[in-house]
Amino acid sequence: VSTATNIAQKKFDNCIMNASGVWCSDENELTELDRSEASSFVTKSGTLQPRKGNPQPRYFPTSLGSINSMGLPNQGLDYYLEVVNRLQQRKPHKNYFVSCTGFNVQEDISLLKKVAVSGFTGVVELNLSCPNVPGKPQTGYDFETVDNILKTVFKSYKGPLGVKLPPYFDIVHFNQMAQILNKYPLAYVNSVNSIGNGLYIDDTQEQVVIKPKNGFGGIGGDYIKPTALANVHAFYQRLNPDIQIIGTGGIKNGRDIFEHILCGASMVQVGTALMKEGPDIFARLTRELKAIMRDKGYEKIADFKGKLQYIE
Ligand SMILES: C=Cc1c(C(=O)O)[nH]c(=O)[nH]c1=O
Repeated sequence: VSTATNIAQKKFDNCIMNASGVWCSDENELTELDRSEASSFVTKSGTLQPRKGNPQPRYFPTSLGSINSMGLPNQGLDYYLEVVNRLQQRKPHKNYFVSCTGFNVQEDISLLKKVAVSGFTGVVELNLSCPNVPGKPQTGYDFETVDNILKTVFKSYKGPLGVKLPPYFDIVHFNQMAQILNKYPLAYVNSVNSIGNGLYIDDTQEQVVIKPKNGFGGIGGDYIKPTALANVHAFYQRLNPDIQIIGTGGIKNGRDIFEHILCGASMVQVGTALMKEGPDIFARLTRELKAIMRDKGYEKIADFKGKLQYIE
């Protein structure tokens, strides 16, 4: 059986990789991902200037997932482009993703210009869904701004580009977002980022567990799988077929991956579970997915991708 896939006409020998923000903040972590069974990696979202991010503690793992309010700490886009372009030279047939995010459309354009000038030949992920920068609303919930950003971006950037979206919770919002996204030559849509502004409490200390924003932060893990699957399938149903779906959210075993692909994902990304288990998780997830495919008689992911059945 093969878990190979393709995104933006590029081949990946495995449909499993990391989610931006997890195990991808510096060269060390990116090199560990590069050596793992993951078929690719995506960097932490790079900004125009490096950022320290929010005060710690800003990440907390729970039995069912995680809460984070990192505040977009990153080495700056230039750093990630340098590292990835160097790794790319060592492995010319591998395809990598670089994530970036600006605080307004002009910054997004500047970031993409940096990507183009750097000679990066991989896939760009424009993050429209960071929930943890105090005072900044999630771009992905401002439909007019999303439309304006994509209109402006696709005037100047000609390489393969996908967007990382926040979770939506309303059918009309799926319709409205799909109508906007279908206007642009996107390589893919990546659903979902963390569910923004949740609250996790330590009841023994009667206290929140992260310092920023009085303990409010993005939720990941088991808590968000139903929302992630719904967003993957909603966009799979609505987007034109050359816009692929990357499924992110609640993946910790082969069954979770199988479900994301059944909903229409062409690639899946792992966040919280990778944070807990480390890059060895990719070998386990690949083994588990292959075992499920073998049991069900599927040879390749195209055999079951998007084939979720409804009850008539
Ligand atoms: C890029 C910022 C993000 C962050 C962060 O750096 O706080 N956390 C998330 O869960 N998702 C993000 O997109």
